[in-house]
Amino acid sequence: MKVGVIGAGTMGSGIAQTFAQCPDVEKVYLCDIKEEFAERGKGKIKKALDKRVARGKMTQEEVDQILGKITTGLNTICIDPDLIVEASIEDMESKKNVFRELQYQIVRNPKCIYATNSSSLSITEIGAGLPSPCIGMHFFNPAPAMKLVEVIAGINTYQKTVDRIKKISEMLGKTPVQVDEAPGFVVNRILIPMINEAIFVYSEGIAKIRDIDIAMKLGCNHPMGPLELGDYIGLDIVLAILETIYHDTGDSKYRPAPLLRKMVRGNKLGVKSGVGFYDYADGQKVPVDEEAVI
Ligand SMILES: NC(=O)c1ccc[n+]([C@@H]2O[C@H](COP(=O)([O-])OP(=O)(O)OC[C@H]3O[C@@H](n4cnc5c(N)ncnc54)[C@H](O)[C@@H]3O)[C@@H](O)[C@H]2O)c1
Repeated sequence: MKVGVIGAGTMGSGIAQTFAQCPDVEKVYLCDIKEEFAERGKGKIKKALDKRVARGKMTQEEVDQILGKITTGLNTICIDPDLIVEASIEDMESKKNVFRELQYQIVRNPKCIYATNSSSLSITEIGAGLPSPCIGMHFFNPAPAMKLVEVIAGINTYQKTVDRIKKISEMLGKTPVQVDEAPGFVVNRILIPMINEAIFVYSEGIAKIRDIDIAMKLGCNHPMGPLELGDYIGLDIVLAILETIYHDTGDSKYRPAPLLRKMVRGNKLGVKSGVGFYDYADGQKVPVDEEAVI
């Protein structure tokens, strides 16, 4: 099976790694808007796999074989995949354009399945006008480690496509959960408002960053606190998902915290920009409302 992954960022590189590690996958096209972005995505995969070799969990031969399956480049290299997983930015027009352009170049495989890793957008709208309706194949971060795949059917998605994506998810060692299209699907409909609420709690001065995270870790047995998780997901992604849920439902309970908007405008996006609720300078992780201990 050949797979095209569109977007080589946080999710795209993890998804490409997940497919390349699967013995049933022969080739992965990892694509981005610039060749160096795609190469950087493959570089991240190499770094992750090198760590596994260092820990004795993988051999160098296995790593070479996995990396050998991944070809990087612009979206135009992706001409004969059996499956496309789009993992570019969380923007409706951008995603529609990606698929619109891809449909004309994937002439060698008319049976290609069009899937999107969107966190919240309408699958039906993304796929409108494509040769076959789109499906949501929603991986979680980090994709190689997280077991869940939400399989999201738009109103026109064929049942056979749903069944095939569930099978492919199992082939990757994941557990698929079938979901009908709705803003935020299941996980983000529940998780993202919780992160937003934590930002309100912080901005209302109710507790400090570290204490909010400790409270949710120890009080609810969550492995990560909501503010550190927001930083890890990317606060721009958190805001984009909230905007979609808020806009599509019209329900004020989903309104984004003003502080979240302000942080995104100021490029304080979390881990990926080096600062969010925590400061990641010099490999540390210090809440921004505390002084670093030197
Ligand atoms: N970050 C998460 O935790 C998470 C989890 C699940 C799903 N998602 C979803 O996955 C998608 C990607 O998120 P991310 O966190 O990897 O973002 P990211 O910003 O890390 O990466 C996006 C990549 O897409 C590239 N890109 C932009 N336009 C493109 C185009 N037209 N063609 C090809 N590549 C293009 C960018 O250059 C960038 O490298 C989004 O839809 C997001 O909502 C994110």
